[in-house]
Amino acid sequence: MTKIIYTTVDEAPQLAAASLLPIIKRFLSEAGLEVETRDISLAGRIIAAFPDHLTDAQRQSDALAELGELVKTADANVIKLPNISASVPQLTAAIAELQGQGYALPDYPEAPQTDDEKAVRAKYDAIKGSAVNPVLREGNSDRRAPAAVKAFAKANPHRMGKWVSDSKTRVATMGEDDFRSNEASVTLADAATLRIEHVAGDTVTVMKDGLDMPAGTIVDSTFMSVKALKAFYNKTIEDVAKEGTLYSLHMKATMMKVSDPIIFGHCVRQYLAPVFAKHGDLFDANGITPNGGLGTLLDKIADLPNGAEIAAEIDAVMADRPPLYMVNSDKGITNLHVPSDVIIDASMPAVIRAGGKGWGPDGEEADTTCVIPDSSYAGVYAESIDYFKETGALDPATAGTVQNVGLMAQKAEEYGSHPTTFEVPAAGEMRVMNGDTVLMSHAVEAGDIWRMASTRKAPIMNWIELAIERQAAENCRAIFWLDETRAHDAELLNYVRPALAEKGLTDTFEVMAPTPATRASCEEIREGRTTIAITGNVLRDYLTDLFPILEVGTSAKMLSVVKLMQGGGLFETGAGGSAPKHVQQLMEENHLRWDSLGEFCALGESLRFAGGAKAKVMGDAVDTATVKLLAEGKSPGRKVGQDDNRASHAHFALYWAEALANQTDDAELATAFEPVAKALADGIDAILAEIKAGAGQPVDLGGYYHGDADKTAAVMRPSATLNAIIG
Ligand SMILES: NC(=O)C1=CN([C@@H]2O[C@H](COP(=O)(O)OP(=O)(O)OC[C@H]3O[C@@H](n4cnc5c(N)ncnc54)[C@H](OP(=O)(O)O)[C@@H]3O)[C@@H](O)[C@H]2O)C=CC1
Ligand SMILES: O=C(O)CCC(=O)C(=O)O
Ligand SMILES: [Mg+2]
Repeated sequence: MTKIIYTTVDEAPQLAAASLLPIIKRFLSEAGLEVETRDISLAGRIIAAFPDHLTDAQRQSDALAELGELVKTADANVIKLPNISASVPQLTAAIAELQGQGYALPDYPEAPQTDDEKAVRAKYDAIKGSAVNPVLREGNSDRRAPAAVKAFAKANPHRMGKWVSDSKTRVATMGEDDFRSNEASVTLADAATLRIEHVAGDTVTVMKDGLDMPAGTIVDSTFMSVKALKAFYNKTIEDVAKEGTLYSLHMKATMMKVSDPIIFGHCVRQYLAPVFAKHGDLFDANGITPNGGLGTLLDKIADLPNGAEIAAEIDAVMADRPPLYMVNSDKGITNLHVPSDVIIDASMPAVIRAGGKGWGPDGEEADTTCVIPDSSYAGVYAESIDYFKETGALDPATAGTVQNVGLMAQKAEEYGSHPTTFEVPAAGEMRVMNGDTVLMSHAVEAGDIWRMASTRKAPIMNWIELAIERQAAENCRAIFWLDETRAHDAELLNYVRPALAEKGLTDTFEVMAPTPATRASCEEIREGRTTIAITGNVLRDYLTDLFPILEVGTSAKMLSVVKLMQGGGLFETGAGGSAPKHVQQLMEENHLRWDSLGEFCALGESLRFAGGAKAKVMGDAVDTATVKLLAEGKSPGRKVGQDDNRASHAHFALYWAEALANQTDDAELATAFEPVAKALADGIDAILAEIKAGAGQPVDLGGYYHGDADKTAAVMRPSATLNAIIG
């Protein structure tokens, strides 16, 4: 029987855990099962990186490194909650909060000069962005809506915006001089140690060396032309002004932590082009960059002697530009304020679910032009939008479902590329070398964004097998979303086709480029059918928000299993993130609308995976409880005054205890849970009243990134009745 590890994370899922985990621990103790926590929160990772700056009492071990080893063993049984992938503004805010709590951490060096500063910066950069998931994901991804969730969504369809055929909403993408169009790809026949070089005239600079690749690895390299990017932004700004839509930029600055903040920064720069033309040198001299977003830019400008004047010029330019899609129009937070505020996997589905609408500066809904610079995957959103314009919104009461099998293990594809991504220092050539042989090379200009990505053979073969297994289980249409005209995909297909042929399954699977696959999948679910999208890593991420958000309203209710390649299990909770908006609501009015359904799904799976008869009984009872929770409508409501996350946990505890008391597979457990079930049933009204007593009041958690455990427990466990039963 394996021990279950429950991760300590950030924001809403961590607040939910403060309420749910004590219940889980209490219940599992009856079955002799252990649950341990490991802190992979942003604050925890910062603390672990700087032991020398901290007191003994403050120090924390590097739990991420420990888990990174654990997931390479058959013993791993990890329940992984979503964590913050920090943009620079979030990272600096977390550091400041910890410093305020007495942690003598170094500041984040914006422009490191000394060796010391460079070392500090390197440590912080390793914490930044998506630094957790790629380490833990030693397996491929199986994400789908559980049958009970689908059935519930059909019976209780969520609200969908209306799509009209003359909607002006569209996707704008480069289509040339971008990552998609410049891609080169090779499959290594033998193991190799690769080197990345920049060549300018006679000068060869080694950008990265010692990149060990096993035989069979697919290696890609590509770049985005900064000149083309700027021209593209200028054109979109002009077009959007004519179209009368909102301007919205959709990036993944968290997961693509090197390339996408730069691409984001160029958008801020072009949007404010007259300001940068006038003050660019001053900004450079003061280390002011737009890559952390307009918010940070404005803060830094405020510190300049002529700050007020420049701020007024920025306002004037913005008034002259097409209106921006807003993150929070009440607070004046625009799309360009913080690179991690608008994250494409969640933001594009939200626009599509709303019938192609975003929020404008006036607080009103409007059509929006969705700017997605690189064209590799933009077609998925463009095609979805076209499809819904033609056919009207999807009806969640009758829609089928698109499941996903995603290639993800061992930092596959673009999502593993940040250590090998560079902003090109000078015009010349970027090349990938294998000894003296040039594997791939690109002519580049200064500022171009060049990257290398790799995908190992073992994960690819494992992914194909997982696809075969899932298709056999569902017996439905299954499509490999691969584009034979794209360099990387063509190499992947050299693995996929023979593997399918060898098993006589060539006709069981289809291969389609992402754009037609999007249409085919939309048509399938429109007819109420199930289909499986077998995709690379980026589309795994995008599609497991897109389809769930359209079909069941949210990706929070997804079953999200990572079958680790060495035999262990990683159970992710849902397919979404850490919902910062939910924390804000809790702090302002003591209502947490986070839905822990993803945690319930993961817990059931993890328990069955743990092995042993008792664990199976516990896990099956979790599923029974989850189905009942949905059927009884006990999921959290969005508004203060409704039952919230804590109330849903109380119901979950009640139904879990009932399921355990009523099952007949394990008499001992039934006996143990009978009084618990009775106490919860008798106490539920009091429990709900105790939880609701604090509704509407602001609460103090003692911190945002590094809250106080006691204060958080007081907020998240307000029911004395429930606490007495849980112990
Ligand atoms: N696996 C991981 O570790 C992941 C981490 N992230 C990280 O999370 C942060 C926020 O990312 P963002 O793109 O804003 O996406 P989120 O998924 O956190 O939020 C988008 C919206 O989805 C809804 N939502 C998400 N989860 C739930 C839930 N359990 N219950 C109810 N509603 C939910 C909320 O909608 P509403 O406001 O309408 O209630 C929320 O505002 C970033 O730091 C990002 O990097 C993101 C994805 C995965
Ligand atoms: O790791 C991250 O930053 C986000 C991951 C994500 O969005 C996903 O797995 O769906
Ligand atoms: Mg995602």
